[in-house]
Amino acid sequence: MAVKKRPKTLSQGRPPVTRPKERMSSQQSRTIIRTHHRLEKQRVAAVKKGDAESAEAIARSIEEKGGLKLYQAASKQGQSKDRGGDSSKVLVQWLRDANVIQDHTDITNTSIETRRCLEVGALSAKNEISKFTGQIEMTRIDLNSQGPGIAKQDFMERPLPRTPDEKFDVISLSLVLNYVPDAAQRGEMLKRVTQFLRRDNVSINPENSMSPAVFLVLPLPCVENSRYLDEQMLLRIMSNLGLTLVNKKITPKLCYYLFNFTGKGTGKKAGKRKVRDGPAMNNFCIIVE
Ligand SMILES: C[S@@+](CC[C@H](N)C(=O)[O-])C[C@H]1O[C@@H](n2cnc3c(N)ncnc32)[C@H](O)[C@@H]1O
Repeated sequence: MAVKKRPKTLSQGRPPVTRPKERMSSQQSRTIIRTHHRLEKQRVAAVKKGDAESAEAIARSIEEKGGLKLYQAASKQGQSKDRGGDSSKVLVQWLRDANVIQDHTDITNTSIETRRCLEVGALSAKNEISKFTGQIEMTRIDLNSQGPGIAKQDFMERPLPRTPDEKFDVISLSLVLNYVPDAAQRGEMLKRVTQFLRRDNVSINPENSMSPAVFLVLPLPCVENSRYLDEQMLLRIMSNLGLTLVNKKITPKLCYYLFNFTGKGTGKKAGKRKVRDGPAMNNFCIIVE
């Protein structure tokens, strides 16, 4: 007996309107991130040498390879839940521990102050720290905004605050300092951060010794495997800027730090100094001039 063919549905005859989104493999996202960092370093070195032609050629090559947009997509991939989630989860935990924020479900302390947080290098307005509206007022900036809630702004060009109200209680620099391709520029970024922290709010909650605070996240090799930086040196640089360590967490890939800004920096400079050496080490460095 001949089998009757079922009539095809309309959707079967139609080409798919959208393809399922392809995800980058972690190998692909790592390669994109590394290539972008390497080329940015080369571009800045060419600018420093006054070699405008090479700098332009490298800038073109960065764009041809997808530019900052693709780099951000690769970084966002690293924030996905199955790859460890977004780093602000750690900040939230520390703020919770310090009683700076409370879960909405168990807000018993009605005197909780609203804190101002500046997230430099923000990829999402829906990360963990953004869930505490009413307790944390977020300002998010990035060189390239990924959408509403994130202003396109270079932190190094953000106008300096004129009043305490324009300052912040928490500044997040998560995987941003290592994005800066030049060691002296990294130092400038850290110095600049301290100018945006407000100490006048300390009296509100003097027993809370973590605020104003800087949340710093770096790839672990910047601190563990660099010829020019180890943790001791990082903490000394931060301390000279008036930033005292309050919390830290080390994972196989990242190091997270929370510093309290005491406002009592020594103003001491930090140059490029070899702290150790080895064949497979990197040259990550922070220079404070
Ligand atoms: C690796 S992504 C990190 C994103 C996110 N914070 C995280 O932890 O995954 C680094 C981001 O920092 C941004 N960035 C670097 N320097 C910046 C600056 N001077 N001002 C604003 N954003 C900056 C870059 O545009 C990039 O989107």
